[in-house]
Amino acid sequence: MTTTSSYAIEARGLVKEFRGARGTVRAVDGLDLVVRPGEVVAFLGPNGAGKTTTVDLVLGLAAPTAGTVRVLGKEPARAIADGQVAAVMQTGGLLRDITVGESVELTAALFGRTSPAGPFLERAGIADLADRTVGRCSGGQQQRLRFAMALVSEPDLLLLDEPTAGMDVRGRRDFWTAIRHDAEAGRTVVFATHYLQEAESYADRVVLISQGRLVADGTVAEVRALAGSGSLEDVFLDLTAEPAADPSARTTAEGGTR
Ligand SMILES: Nc1ncnc2c1ncn2[C@@H]1O[C@H](COP(=O)(O)OP(=O)(O)OP(=O)(O)O)[C@@H](O)[C@H]1O
Repeated sequence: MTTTSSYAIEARGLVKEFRGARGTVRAVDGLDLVVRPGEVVAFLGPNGAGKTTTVDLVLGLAAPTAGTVRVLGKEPARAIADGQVAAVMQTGGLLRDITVGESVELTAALFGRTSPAGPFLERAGIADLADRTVGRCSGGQQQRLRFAMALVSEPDLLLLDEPTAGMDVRGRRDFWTAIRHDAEAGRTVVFATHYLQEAESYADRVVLISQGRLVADGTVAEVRALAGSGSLEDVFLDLTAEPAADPSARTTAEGGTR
């Protein structure tokens, strides 16, 4: 690690509001979250819980309304510019008219490197697609390409927003094998997912949010225990009972308080 911070992510009192004609939506509502280097953390929550917004704040793609977020001890934008953080998002980030191999080489060039694409495509399980135009790749193949591109800077922290959406069964298995391999080598991985089974199988720790707030945090076993002998799904349904997808639940009049 090239930082003196003991945290990969340190969010304190994080708030993000979106102001619109109908009032203010508080997407992230006072989140305190610390992720230590080497952890593999599943970030769970129902639709509209604030997962993507939190990931955007950690990536410096949005500025917090209140609170702070540090990544590897730095401002998010600094950590990204230094190549220490990479992300696999659900959409975007690809150029449709170049090949899969060129996409990886272009990413390397952005970091001032001339790395061959092969090893990264290999790790993402798409070495055979190197010469295919991105626009002709399936959704799952494009997702694997995003993963390959995220590996180029050999980041200390990898943020994954529903990384296996659209991947087939083998794709998922290969993807998680690659992620676990990297995690064992010390990489920190935070992934948002709706697949609770992926959290149970691959995460060291589960963070559950609902309506922008943290409602459970611990190992899979600890979080499961919150529902007695229940499953992670039982805990999820218990603790996220309110309809988070209803924005009125978190909407106040402009400038108002909850
Ligand atoms: N740019 C925006 N402007 C206004 N509201 C927004 C904006 N981005 C997100 N929101 C709202 O913030 C809340 C949290 O959204 P977010 O996308 O972070 O949830 P999520 O947990 O990632 O959901 P999903 O699982 O459906 O992807 C939602 O109510 C959403 O409608």
